[in-house]
Amino acid sequence: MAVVQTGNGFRKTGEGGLNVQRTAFTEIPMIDLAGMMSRDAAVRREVGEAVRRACTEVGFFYVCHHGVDPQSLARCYAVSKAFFMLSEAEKCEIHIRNSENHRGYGPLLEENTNPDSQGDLHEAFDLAGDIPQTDPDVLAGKRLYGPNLWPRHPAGFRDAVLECRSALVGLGHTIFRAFALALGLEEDYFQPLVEKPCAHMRILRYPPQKGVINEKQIGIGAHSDYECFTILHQNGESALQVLNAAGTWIEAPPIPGTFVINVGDMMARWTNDLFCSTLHRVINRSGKERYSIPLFFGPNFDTIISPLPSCQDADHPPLYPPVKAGDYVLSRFDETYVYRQPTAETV
Ligand SMILES: O=C(O)CCC(=O)C(=O)O
Ligand SMILES: [Fe+2]
Repeated sequence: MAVVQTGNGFRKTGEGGLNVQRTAFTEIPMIDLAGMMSRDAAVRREVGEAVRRACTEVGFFYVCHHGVDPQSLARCYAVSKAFFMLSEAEKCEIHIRNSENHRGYGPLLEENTNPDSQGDLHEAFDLAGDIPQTDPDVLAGKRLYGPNLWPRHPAGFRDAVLECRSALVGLGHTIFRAFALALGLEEDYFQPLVEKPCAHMRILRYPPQKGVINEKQIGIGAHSDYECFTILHQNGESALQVLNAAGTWIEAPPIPGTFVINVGDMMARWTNDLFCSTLHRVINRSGKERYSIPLFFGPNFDTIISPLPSCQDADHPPLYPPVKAGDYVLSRFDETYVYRQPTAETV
């Protein structure tokens, strides 16, 4: 067992709520989501049971038969590669610091996911639902909602990226249904809480790392994700590693036709640590550039996240005070991104 730092504080890797045991897994489980489309509630509950095991013991799982069209991912990667090949000056026209709601381009090393590190070796394009400035939630200053920043090139970028995002959001709704079943709740328990989800997507490009690797500067430093769960597509190269309960890094290679799903810190809080937000990191030793697309799925901005009644009992009182979902994510962005740090003049 190792002691690790997550966004929810320090934690022993083998410890869970309600007597669950985190395991020294050596492989990430695979869950077939076809059962979620079944008309038979017992078949859907079986999927929920598998999800419960994966989320309590590992915090990560693959899904297959998820219904996302591979063509929509392929189109998104094609325009993204063309975007990242633009000059730095052109990409920086939509630098994320120009956005009031965390959208746009983030250059290499302008993020530091692990506070002990010296910057992450990837560049990124961040987007979420394209919500106009006139929307009441945007006007009310809920700064996870708002418009995206779009580059001038390449042609077709916006349509391909938005199409891919809406396919991933659709999958996210299925996963929330499976989570409800996993937690012994009504299958549509989360539905009203995710009608206007804060579902933030990134397109990441990792340059290869050669020679002796400085552990403090890797693709993404060891971290746990912020939202309820992440849907991750990896294109080609194996570089993602996941920390098991024994403190060993386990590879999570891309498997064609699948996504990796992992529990985020918000879901760990919501489930009173029954579900585990497992640490992971990226080191791209493949010798080639690597692309991935994560979608971080959080609920409606105003949702109050406080441990669910089904995840506490007399021996397991609530571990976390209530937080507003949107405020929680914004506070985690503040810790991670260079552009959100106070400048010398303002401190
Ligand atoms: O690129 C990957 O494989 C993982 C990315 C990741 O962990 C993140 O963006 O939080
Ligand atoms: Fe992550």
